[in-house]
This record gives sequence, C-alpha cells and structure tokens, in this order.
Amino acid sequence: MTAPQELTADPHQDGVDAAVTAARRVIESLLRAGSGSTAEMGRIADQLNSVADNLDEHAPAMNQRMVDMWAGEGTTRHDPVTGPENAIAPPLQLIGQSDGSVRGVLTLGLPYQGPPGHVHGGISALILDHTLGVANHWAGVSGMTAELTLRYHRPTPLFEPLTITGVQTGVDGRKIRTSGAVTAGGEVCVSAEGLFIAKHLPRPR
Ligand SMILES: CCCCC/C=C\C/C=C\C/C=C\C/C=C/CCCC(=O)SCCNC(=O)CCNC(=O)[C@H](O)C(C)(C)COP(=O)(O)OP(=O)(O)OC[C@H]1O[C@@H](n2cnc3c(N)ncnc32)[C@H](O)[C@@H]1OP(=O)(O)O
Repeated sequence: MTAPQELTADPHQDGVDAAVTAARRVIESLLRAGSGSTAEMGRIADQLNSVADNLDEHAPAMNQRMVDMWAGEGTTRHDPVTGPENAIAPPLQLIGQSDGSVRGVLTLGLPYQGPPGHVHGGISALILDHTLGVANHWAGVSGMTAELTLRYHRPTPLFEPLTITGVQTGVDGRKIRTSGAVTAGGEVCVSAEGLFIAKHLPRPR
C-alpha cells in the first residue's frame, strides 16, 4: 500500500509565494470593497500599476519563463488550481491517498461566486478537471482532457469547507476514465466524469 503523499507544491512563507498570497488578498478586498467603497480607488489603481511595472522590469523574457515553469519541481507551482505562484489559483492542495484517490479541502470566497452566495459552475469545472488530471498522475497513467461531464446536484456554498476528490476508474488503451466530486457537509454538490487521452504536449525548452 502506498503512503499518502502531497501532490501539489507547498506554498513558501516568503518569495513570490508570499507576494501571490498578498495579490489574492487584493483581489478579494477589491471585490469586497466594490463601487460604493470610500477608498481612493484612483490612487489604489496607481499603486497597483506601479507594483506591476516593478515586477515586469525584473521579469525574465517570456520564452525563458515558459522553460523555467516546466522545469524540475516547477511543474505544480504555476497552474490555476493548485499553483502557489498563481494568484488566480484558490489554491487547492491535493493529497494522494493510499486507496488510489486524491483529496483536498478548500474554502472559496467572493472571487469565485456564481449564483448568490454560491460557487460559479465554471470554477467547479476547473477545479474538477485539474483534480481528475492529478488523480491520473497519482494512478500512474495521465493524459489530456478529451471530455468532461459534470452534474450539478445542488448549489455549492461559498465560505464553507469543500472536499474535492478524484479517482481513476479505468484505462483502456489510450483512453483513461476518471471521476470526482465536490462535496460540502458530506453532500455531493458537483460530480464529474472525465475521458482523458494519454498524450502529453512537449515542454518548452
Ligand atoms: C497538464 C500536464 C501537467 C503535467 C505536470 C507533471 C507533473 C505534475 C504532477 C501533477 C499534475 C498532473 C496533472 C495536472 C492536470 C492537469 C489537468 C488539466 C488537463 C487539461 O486541461 S488538458 C487541456 C484541455 N484538453 C485539450 O486541450 C485536448 C485537446 N484535444 C486533443 O489534443 C486531442 O483531441 C486528443 C489528445 C484529446 C485526442 O487526439 P489524438 O490525436 O491524440 O487521439 P485520437 O483522436 O486518435 O483519439 C484516440 C482515441 O480517443 C478517442 N477520442 C478522442 N477524443 C475524444 C473525445 N473528445 N470524446 C470521445 N472519444 C475521443 C478517439 O475516438 C480514439 O478512440 P479509438 O482509438 O477507439 O478510435
């Protein structure tokens, strides 16, 4: 039996991860402030633009950055679901379980809202697509999403812990079948069935 294993990158307390954590807070705070806020939004926009100017001045060329992103341990640091370097990632941490499944718990806030007080369906789709991909990686045979079928059973709440699961259910030649779910308080909110095809695009170099 395989011991449980962290499959996503551990966020660092310093460096770019700390700045990304601050950026996530800015996104959330802007949405919370809204158009009725008494904060000086013109000045805030100038400050944020000067932060971005500073980052751009010190960034490598885009093609070099693409190479670096896909090198070594970097592969799970930048994706839009689990990446500690990606400010649009919630971020979700996934643990590979001894039974072959993967599991993670996260709470989503205002930036991910769809219906009032609930998670946008496309966000659930993004999270499940990625989780199924990681489940395939954990199972040892992975590929690209060819089909993703979602069933939205009940609205998925914001501000409450959500359990995200994925498990590979079968491999037939290049076809990989994987399923998963988002649950809240023990109830399934969204379930997913995916068909993945064993194929990998070349990494930039
Ligand atoms: C992303 C990888 C990261 C790797 C990092 C490494 C380590 C990090 C560790 C953990 C992280 C791991 C994973 C992260 C997870 C990421 C999840 C994100 C996944 C994605 O976000 S990924 C982007 C969205 N995805 C696409 O962008 C695909 C676009 N698409 C294509 O690239 C082609 O379309 C392809 C490749 C799908 C197939 O093309 P192909 O030429 O290779 O194969 P072909 O067409 O011959 O099909 C062979 C057999 O599959 C059947 N088949 C094909 N497609 C079907 C369909 N849609 N429905 C039903 N059956 C289908 C055929 O009917 C035939 O069946 P048969 O053999 O029986 O005739």
